[in-house]
Amino acid sequence: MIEISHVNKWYSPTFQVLTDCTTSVTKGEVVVVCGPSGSGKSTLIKCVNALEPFQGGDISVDGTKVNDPKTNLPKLRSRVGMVFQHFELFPHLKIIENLCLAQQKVLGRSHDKAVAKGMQLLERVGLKEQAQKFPAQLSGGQQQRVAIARALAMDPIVMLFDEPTSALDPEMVSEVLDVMVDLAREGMTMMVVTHEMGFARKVANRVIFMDRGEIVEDAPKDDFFGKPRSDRAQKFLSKILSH
Ligand SMILES: Nc1ncnc2c1ncn2[C@@H]1O[C@H](COP(=O)(O)OP(=O)(O)OP(=O)(O)O)[C@@H](O)[C@H]1O
Repeated sequence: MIEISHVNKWYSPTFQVLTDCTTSVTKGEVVVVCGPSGSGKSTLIKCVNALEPFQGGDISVDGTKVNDPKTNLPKLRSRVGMVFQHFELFPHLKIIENLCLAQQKVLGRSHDKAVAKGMQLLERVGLKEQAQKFPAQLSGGQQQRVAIARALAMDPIVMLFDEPTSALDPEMVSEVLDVMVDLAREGMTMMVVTHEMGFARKVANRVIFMDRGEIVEDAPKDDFFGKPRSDRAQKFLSKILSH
């Protein structure tokens, strides 16, 4: 579903942020990407839907090459759901309007169909009663669940998550992770940048560990947690699990 092949990226001529990154995510797979701050995790995931350009290598999603100038990027992005750390909801739109906008503008759905789909998804994430409110009237955890529902409203073939719980107060983390766990168990293809190792243990198929722009480990979950092969991954894991 996602093929990342020998990707190299520089933010400036002297700063290479990604070095020869190669991995893939098959249909229905849940891959967790972890690693120290600044290791390039967000950059890598943003390259997948071309939010960041890269200078070497190839990425394709469901057979469509992301870095081909002929690729229709809006169309590709409409199939790749992305959830960010800071929700990125439109503050001046009601929750249901946040869910309908792209459905109508990008997919051409009628208002009624978009609202029906939006309400169905709000119900799924436990927020049906909040449909007529504005984002600022919701807690961080609720806003993030809306952001997930908004991405799902586009019927994505894959979902990318960039540290979806790291801006949340601790008591709100589990309500967002629960939605993500359900999604994973329903078979959604997911690439998730997170430090939530409980989530990784529960639903990941594989764990990728990045350090200094390189993919240092790419292992089935049980191998990763059972016997990390590199000192760097071992050190990271010990640190994160001790928190
Ligand atoms: N637009 C940018 N221009 C220049 N440097 C950038 C840009 N975005 C990120 N960087 C740098 O690239 C490196 C990797 O950043 P990135 O956000 O991908 O790392 P990360 O592993 O996701 O980190 P974190 O866990 O802290 O979010 C960092 O050193 C960061 O400061």
